[in-house]
This record gives sequence, C-alpha cells and structure tokens, in this order.
Amino acid sequence: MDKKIQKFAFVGLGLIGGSLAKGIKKNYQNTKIIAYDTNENDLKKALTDGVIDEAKETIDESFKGCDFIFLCAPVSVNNDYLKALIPYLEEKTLITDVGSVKGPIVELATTLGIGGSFIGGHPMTGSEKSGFESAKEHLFENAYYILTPTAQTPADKLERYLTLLTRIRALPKVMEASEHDFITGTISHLPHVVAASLVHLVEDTDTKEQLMKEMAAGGFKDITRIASSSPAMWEQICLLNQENILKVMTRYIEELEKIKDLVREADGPALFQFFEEAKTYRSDLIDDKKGALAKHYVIYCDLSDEAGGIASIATALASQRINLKNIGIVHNREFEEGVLRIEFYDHDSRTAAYQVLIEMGYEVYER
Ligand SMILES: NC(=O)C1=CN([C@@H]2O[C@H](COP(=O)(O)OP(=O)(O)OC[C@H]3O[C@@H](n4cnc5c(N)ncnc54)[C@H](O)[C@@H]3O)[C@@H](O)[C@H]2O)C=CC1
Ligand SMILES: O=C(O)C(=O)Cc1ccc(O)cc1
Repeated sequence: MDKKIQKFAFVGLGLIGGSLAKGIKKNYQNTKIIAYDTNENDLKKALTDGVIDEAKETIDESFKGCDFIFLCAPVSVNNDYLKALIPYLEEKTLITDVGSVKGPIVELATTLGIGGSFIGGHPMTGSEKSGFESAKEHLFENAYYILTPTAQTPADKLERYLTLLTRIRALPKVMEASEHDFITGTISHLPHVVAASLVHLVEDTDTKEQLMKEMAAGGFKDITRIASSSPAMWEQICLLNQENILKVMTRYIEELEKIKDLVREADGPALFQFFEEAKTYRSDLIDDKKGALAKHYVIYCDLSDEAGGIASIATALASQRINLKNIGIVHNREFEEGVLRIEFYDHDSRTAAYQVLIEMGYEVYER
C-alpha cells in the first residue's frame, strides 16, 4: 500500500504518455496525475476517464512538487519542455522522456545542469497508432524499457524509476545512451526505413490496374505494418539518430548486395543457407525466454511483517494445484515492507492465483 501521495506530471498524453498515465493510475494507490497537452480534447477525455486528476493549460507553478515528470511529446518538443521545466524541478523530482533516441536529450540535460534530475527512458513497445485514444494500460507489460542515466543521476532516483517500471510490469534495462542509439538504430529505426521503402517500391512499380496493391499478401503486410506510423515521429528519429542509421543502412545495403549476388549466380545451396540461418535466428528470438516476445506471468502481493507470510501463500497456491515458477521478495523504497513477486508458467495460473490471494485478503497487483 502506498502511504504517501506521489505526484506525476505528463507533458504529452498521446499513445505513450497516455499508456504510462493509465498504467500508473492502475498500479499505484495514492497518486496525483497532472497533464499538459496541446490537444485539449484528449486532456478532457483523460480527465473524464479518471486517468488524470488535473488538466493543465500551460506549464506553470503547478508542475512544482512532482516525484516524476514524463516528457511524452515528439522528441524535439521534449527538448524544449526540458528547458521550460527547470524552474519547477525540486530535489526529489525525477524528470524523464520516452523518446526513441537518447544521446541528444541526455547530453542536453547534462549541458543544462540538470543531469542529477534526469534519466532518459525509452519503452521498446508501441504501435503504428498514435493519440490518447490508442493508449493502453497494459502497453508496457513484458516489454523492455530502456533507461539511460546521466553521469550525475543519483542511485536513489534510478532505483525509484526501476520500481515504477516493475509496477507497470515492464522489463527495465539500464545502458549508455550511445549504446541504446546504436541498438535501436539497428532493430527499430532501420526496419522502419526498410518498411517505408518497400511500400514505395510497390507503389512505384505497380501495374496500371494497381494489381500489386490489390494482391499484396500477408508477408508484405506483416513486414510493412510499421510503415503506417507517424511520419513526423520518424522524420525526427532519422534526423536525431542520423549517424547510427547511416552506418546500419550501409551495412544493410551490403547484405542486400550479398543476396543479390547469390540470386544472380543461381547459387542454390548458398541461398538455402541464407534463408535457413535467418529462420533459425528468428525462431530463437521468439523462443528465448529473455526475448522481447517472451511472456512473463507475474503478480505482486503486499506482505505484512508476519512471520511465515511466504510459506502460507505458497501453501495456499499449492493446495489449489497452482504451480509457481518463481517466488521472492522485492525490496525497495516504494514497497517499504517488501512486496512478494510471484511468477507462474501461464496466464491461467496467474489468474487463478490472483483470485486465491484476493480471497485470502491480500493486496494483489494484477488483473
Ligand atoms: N509510437 C510508438 O510506438 C513509440 C513512441 N515513442 C516515443 O514517444 C514519444 C511520443 O510518441 P507517441 O506517444 O507515439 O505520439 P502521439 O502522437 O501519440 O503523442 C504525442 C502527444 O504529444 C502532444 N504534443 C505534440 N506537440 C506538443 C506540444 N508542443 N506541447 C504539448 N504536447 C504536444 C500531442 O498532442 C500528442 O498527444 C515520441 O518521442 C516517440 O519517439 C517511444 C516508443 C514507442
Ligand atoms: O509498432 C511497432 O512494432 C514498433 O516498432 C513501435 C515502436 C516505435 C518506436 C519506438 O521507439 C519503439 C517502438
């Protein structure tokens, strides 16, 4: 149970900001959430839905006293707000962003002298949709959420952020901003460039009757889904992560040249090997339990100081034939008395365990 009210502020309440606000409202008991967005209709909707407590028309004094400030607008806009919010930052305030490129904003925070208040953030999940209406409280569940602290970020702020991510069921990963930008340049930014260029290729080479467009099959649709993403967002990402994207595009063009040679030479065995190696690696991506697509079936349960708390929970679940994969106490500042993290093998076990623990009178964080 959270005893103290925590204050959260959002600048930008679209797909990512809205999902974070929903996830926080759902998973924290005592919160005050304020938000500013240029889209007044979305703010009204968030207020009506109970996702936020106050809609703000400007950035002003009401942003004082925050525990967390999330910058969730387009990346270049976030940079402007980082500066605008400086007068309202307090000792305890942790200000972060959700942008897809991390180097520039981490550098900016340092240059502005607020490195001790800032941690870069990037949820490795989202969709081709945008806006508050597409926001989902579950968006971050089982998804990597990368944190890029500055050289001045204090350990307690990082720990507080990690706790928040655990509460919204994200999988936190801390790394250098430069490493982040190289990795996302390869696994996220290049694929968006490739998807969009494939769409252009088909549009430009289609027949007069547009038969390609009409007949485009599942494979083409799968690989180009992300070409429906916001053009403004991807324009900014390409401008900000230019160096990494150029590097990896050069490498990718070499890869295409290689397969082009194999096709030209009609080298069957080499072509087979090319596709087989890709298939094996792609399968690993899905099967690897640490992979981005892996599911974790976890619930969290408040434990009082009573002795034998874990044992009585484990016994109650076992008596209902619910198998546990993992069980252990998570200690941190927010879960002052410790919270029990229980992992299951599947969704049904998690749902059944949730019911059992609620009936036993425990405070449980899971649907
Ligand atoms: N879309 C995705 O899948 C992911 C996006 N991101 C990052 O999240 C950030 C936000 O992206 P989304 O939520 O997808 O976009 P979005 O378009 O859904 O939301 C952006 C919000 O910012 C507001 N906004 C725009 N200009 C503003 C301004 N000057 N002042 C105040 N509010 C303003 C918009 O009204 C909108 O509500 C971007 O920086 C993006 O790089 C990160 C991970 C995934
Ligand atoms: O829709 C998808 O699959 C995405 O790839 C979404 C996405 C877009 C931008 C990011 O920085 C992270 C994730």
